[in-house]
Amino acid sequence: MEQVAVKTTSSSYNVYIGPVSLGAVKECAENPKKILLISDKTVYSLYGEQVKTLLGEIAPVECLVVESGEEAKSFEEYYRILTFALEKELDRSSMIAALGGGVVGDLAGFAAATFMRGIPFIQIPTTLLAHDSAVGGKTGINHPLGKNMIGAFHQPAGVFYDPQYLQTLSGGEIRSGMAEVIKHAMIADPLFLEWLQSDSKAVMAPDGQQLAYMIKKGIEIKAQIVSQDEKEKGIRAYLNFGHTLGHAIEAYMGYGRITHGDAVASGMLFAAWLSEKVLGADLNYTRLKEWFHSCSFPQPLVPEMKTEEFLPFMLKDKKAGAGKIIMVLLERIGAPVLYSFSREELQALLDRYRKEELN
Ligand SMILES: NC(=O)c1ccc[n+]([C@@H]2O[C@H](COP(=O)([O-])OP(=O)(O)OC[C@H]3O[C@@H](n4cnc5c(N)ncnc54)[C@H](O)[C@@H]3O)[C@@H](O)[C@H]2O)c1
Ligand SMILES: O=C(O)C(=O)C[C@@H](O)[C@H](O)[C@H](O)COP(=O)(O)O
Ligand SMILES: [Zn+2]
Repeated sequence: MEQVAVKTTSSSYNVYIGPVSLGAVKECAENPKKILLISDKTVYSLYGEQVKTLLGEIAPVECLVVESGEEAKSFEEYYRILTFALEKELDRSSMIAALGGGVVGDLAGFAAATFMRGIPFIQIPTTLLAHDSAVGGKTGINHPLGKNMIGAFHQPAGVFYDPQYLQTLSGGEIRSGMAEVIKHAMIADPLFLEWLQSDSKAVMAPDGQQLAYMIKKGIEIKAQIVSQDEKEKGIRAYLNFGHTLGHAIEAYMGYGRITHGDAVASGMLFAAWLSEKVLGADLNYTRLKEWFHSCSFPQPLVPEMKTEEFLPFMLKDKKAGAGKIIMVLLERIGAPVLYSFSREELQALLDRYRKEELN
């Protein structure tokens, strides 16, 4: 079994890549007296009973199933989890297990972070995207005015990632996760990006071996950054490459109307274009855009949207402040920097981008 260690200021844990091992769960979970298994409808119907039986060997398991998709990262589902946990008499000796993609992980993790001021939780990721979301301890829910606006840093006690689960994912969900794989490569590893670009089949329809390689690479890059900056005081913000626009697109279009990865892909293209315009970077935007297109990502979405309607969402980004919008740009592949724009500057650049893309 492959293993990646995450060592943050608040805690250390392992990401296990391979079949879920009961021994490893037991070890990290410190003998919980009760387990609340949280999953979504789709994932529970595929893997819920199997995981419930497995965890049942550690402690009695209660199950709560939420709706599938981004809409579940809501106050309503969060409240439902807390009510359920209270009704089932969970206490500080209990543990939450999140079985699903980034939505279940973020939601269940936030419930774990806040229930009785914090109880342990483990992540059992089932999407490719969750190689990112299950690691690093960002948990939370959405607000209509902004993505992930309510949340907490709460590290999992362990992450148990069985790539076998990914076999039932749709092509669109593989692509969404691939956007975060590409993000990790773009901010930290030029050779990894070259490898991805050299084989479009590996990106469009990866085989098991290719998936396992990408997952491990992505997790290692993320673990490296999070281990140095758990609470995003500095370099962790690089993991937000493509997200200032990406999150604005998700909130503007309505949560669940576009996958997180497709929105981030559009955000990464805009950030790459900006990097060329304001930093003079040589990222070959046109080639990058063609590659994204060949991988079936949507064409840049900005030209289709009303700047005045989605710019306010960019201004509310968690990295923004004092009227400035901070974006992650690239001096070159593997060399991210933070760059600050005024609203007016960004508006002008968005208009220019739109014009260039429409031509
Ligand atoms: N906390 C973080 O650091 C972090 C990082 C990246 C993304 N995120 C968040 O993650 C969320 C997106 O996560 P996601 O893309 O995993 O979405 P998701 O959890 O909604 O899963 C996508 C869809 O695939 C289905 N699904 C999940 N696993 C499946 C499987 N094995 N087989 C078949 N269907 C399956 C789900 O039911 C859902 O409909 C966003 O809310 C994003 O903001 C968080
Ligand atoms: O872990 C991080 O840090 C990230 O930024 C990873 C992102 O891929 C992820 O989408 C995260 O949820 C974004 O966080 P936010 O603080 O911008 O909401
Ligand atoms: Zn993301």
